[in-house]
Amino acid sequence: MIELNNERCLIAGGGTVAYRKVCSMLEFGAVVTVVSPEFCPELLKLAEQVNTPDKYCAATSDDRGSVENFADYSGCLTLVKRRVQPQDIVSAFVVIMATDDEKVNHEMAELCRQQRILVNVVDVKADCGFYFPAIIKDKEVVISVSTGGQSPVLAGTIKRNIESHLGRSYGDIAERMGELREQIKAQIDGEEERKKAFQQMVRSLLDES
Ligand SMILES: C[C@@]1(CC(=O)O)c2cc3[nH]c(cc4nc(cc5[nH]c(cc(n2)[C@H]1CCC(=O)O)[C@@](C)(CC(=O)O)[C@@H]5CCC(=O)O)C(CC(=O)O)=C4CCC(=O)O)c(CCC(=O)O)c3CC(=O)O
Ligand SMILES: NC(=O)C1=CN([C@@H]2O[C@H](COP(=O)(O)OP(=O)(O)OC[C@H]3O[C@@H](n4cnc5c(N)ncnc54)[C@H](O)[C@@H]3O)[C@@H](O)[C@H]2O)C=CC1
Repeated sequence: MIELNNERCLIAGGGTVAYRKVCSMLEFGAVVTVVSPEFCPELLKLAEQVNTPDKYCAATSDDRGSVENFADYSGCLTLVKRRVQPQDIVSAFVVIMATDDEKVNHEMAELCRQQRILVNVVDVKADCGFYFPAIIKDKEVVISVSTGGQSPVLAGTIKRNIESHLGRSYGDIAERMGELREQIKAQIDGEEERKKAFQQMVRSLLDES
């Protein structure tokens, strides 16, 4: 798992595929900027929801120049209405190319690779430095399914299969274990003993839930 909290993510393209990637990145706390001449209704609606008045960070804009100067807002979404430019990748931690223009996607991916920026290209598996898995997220518990790019539909199907069998909130249990973990580490010496205590706690939390 890569820590994405507060990391800058640039997404080029404003269609439904970009929208899906935006949702994933926001869920993991990234600071997301989407650059595209057009945005699908889902993205426009999401930008309105995310950028509430007390957590205001951005509006849509026609002319914002390079995105490198944007303030660092946690989990916020900025929509920039124009074509993507090479300088947009400056200071990005991760770049997702989700336009419907293969050439632009490929050229920007090449630039990212040269600058050692992590890149995902939605229309060409071979250009990806990483793939998006199908994700189940419950608080800090994350289950991710990948088929190594062979079949996204299979990844989604496996995810829904697992989801239908989960039946309880592992997120709550992890949260409780996280609270107890420090206490136990301070109280019990010896790795084996600690491990046994953790196993017992997990069992009883699972029984309670
Ligand atoms: C390599 C990867 C790169 C990446 O996107 O990270 C990639 C690549 C490509 N996808 C394509 C098509 C589709 N992708 C989906 C759906 C999803 N795609 C996702 C991930 C990935 N897709 C990565 C590999 C993941 C793995 O390891 O399996 C998921 C899991 C996660 C997410 O998107 O967040 C999400 C399911 C989430 C869920 O259900 O929960 C659907 C179905 C739909 O839209 O409903 C279709 C249409 C059906 C089809 O074509 O199969 C095409 C052809 C484009 C074209 O034809 O031009 C390429 C390009 C290529 O294969 O080279
Ligand atoms: N990886 C995946 O999960 C999937 C990938 N795809 C592929 O993803 C790509 C995008 O799909 P959709 O979102 O459905 O397409 P779309 O046509 O709805 O959206 C494309 C977006 O790119 C924008 N765009 C075009 N040129 C641009 C530029 N130079 N700079 C910035 N933005 C630009 C357009 O304004 C539009 O908002 C397609 O190539 C499709 O084949 C399709 C399905 C799933």
